[in-house]
Amino acid sequence: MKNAPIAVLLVNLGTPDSPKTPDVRKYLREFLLDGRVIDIPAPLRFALVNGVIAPFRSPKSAAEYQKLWTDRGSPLLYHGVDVAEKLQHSLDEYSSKETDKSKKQKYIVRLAMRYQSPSIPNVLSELQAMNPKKIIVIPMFPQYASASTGSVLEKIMQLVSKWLLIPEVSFVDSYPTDKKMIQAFALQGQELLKTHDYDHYVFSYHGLPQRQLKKASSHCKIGTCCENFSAVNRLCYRAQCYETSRHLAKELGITEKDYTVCFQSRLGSDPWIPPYTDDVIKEMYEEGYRKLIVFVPSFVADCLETSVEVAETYHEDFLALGGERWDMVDSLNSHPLWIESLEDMVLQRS
Ligand SMILES: C=CC1=C(C)c2cc3[nH]c(cc4nc(cc5[nH]c(cc1n2)c(C)c5CCC(=O)O)C(CCC(=O)O)=C4C)c(C)c3C=C
Ligand SMILES: [Fe+2]
Repeated sequence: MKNAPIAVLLVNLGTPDSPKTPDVRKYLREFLLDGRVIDIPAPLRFALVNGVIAPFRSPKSAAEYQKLWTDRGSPLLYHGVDVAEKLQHSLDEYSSKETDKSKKQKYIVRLAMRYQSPSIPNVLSELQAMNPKKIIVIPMFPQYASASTGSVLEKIMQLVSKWLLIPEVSFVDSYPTDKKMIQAFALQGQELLKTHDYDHYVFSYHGLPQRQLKKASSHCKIGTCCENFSAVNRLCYRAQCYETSRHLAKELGITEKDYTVCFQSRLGSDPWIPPYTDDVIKEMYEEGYRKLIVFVPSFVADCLETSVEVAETYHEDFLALGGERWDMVDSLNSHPLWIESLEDMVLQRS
């Protein structure tokens, strides 16, 4: 019998099909109507998204998407396409080294998005038709959150559970301290670190409503409990972000006093996890820091939240206060070590 393939499904959040307001509205509606993203009772969520967020935020977000749109579309999408192609190539090369034909393993790598396209249902149908012996799902989120990873895994479980022939499915829940990924983030900063002197490092992560962490664990105090990373808080988003930071700091050769962790992208008036990046910018300035280097370790690809929010908006805010440098380090995009890190995740599960 010919060896059945192993399917590798990389899943990121998703992005609009175009930077035009109707497409951004369609994207925001699909995304924000997900009960894991805005985790309030459904009627309230519908009213909030359809009555307030979609009508008012779509034109504003569309203008921001227009700034980063390229011939290849949205960066979140084209970086994902590049990563999938490069991972396919690495796995093909790995397989080609196997001389025993009966042990040669074929891999099929595909990219899907949780919202909009390429959609999880379409990509999963394509994989189903190839009759894989296993599906390895890797969400493109190093740190676990119910709103991101949880939503991706739930969607895939829902769809695959309806199949008549269900193959083995292996889910990666998170990889906040993956060695090669951490090294890749640090290496992305080397160019800037070689050319400029900085007086402090900022690690800015995507934020989350505090409520989502409290709901997920009775242990969570949204505070010093993140200082220790253990079996109790191993899937806590904030604790994972602090653990990523400790590993990244070690890789960069800096100490605890050299960096500050913060959380960006707040939406709405409910409390999100502290400290907020926009508050930290002011505190940094008041503490006398003028030259900041900023890493964005919850994003594996550059996107609206990095290229516009961090590299433009926060940059302008810091300079307006009198700061001299606010330099964002590119995300992993298709860095060779990131591809190796993904390849390791696949081979460990094959
Ligand atoms: C309640 C709102 C939101 C939660 C919770 C949330 C969690 C969350 N998001 C990401 C990753 C990304 N988010 C991106 C964009 C984005 N996020 C929100 C809101 C919440 N995110 C909005 C409204 C938007 C759209 C843009 C805007 O209008 O500001 C992106 C970028 C997408 C792109 O097209 O470039 C990413 C990536 C994670 C990892 C996460 C949970 C930790
Ligand atoms: Fe988000």
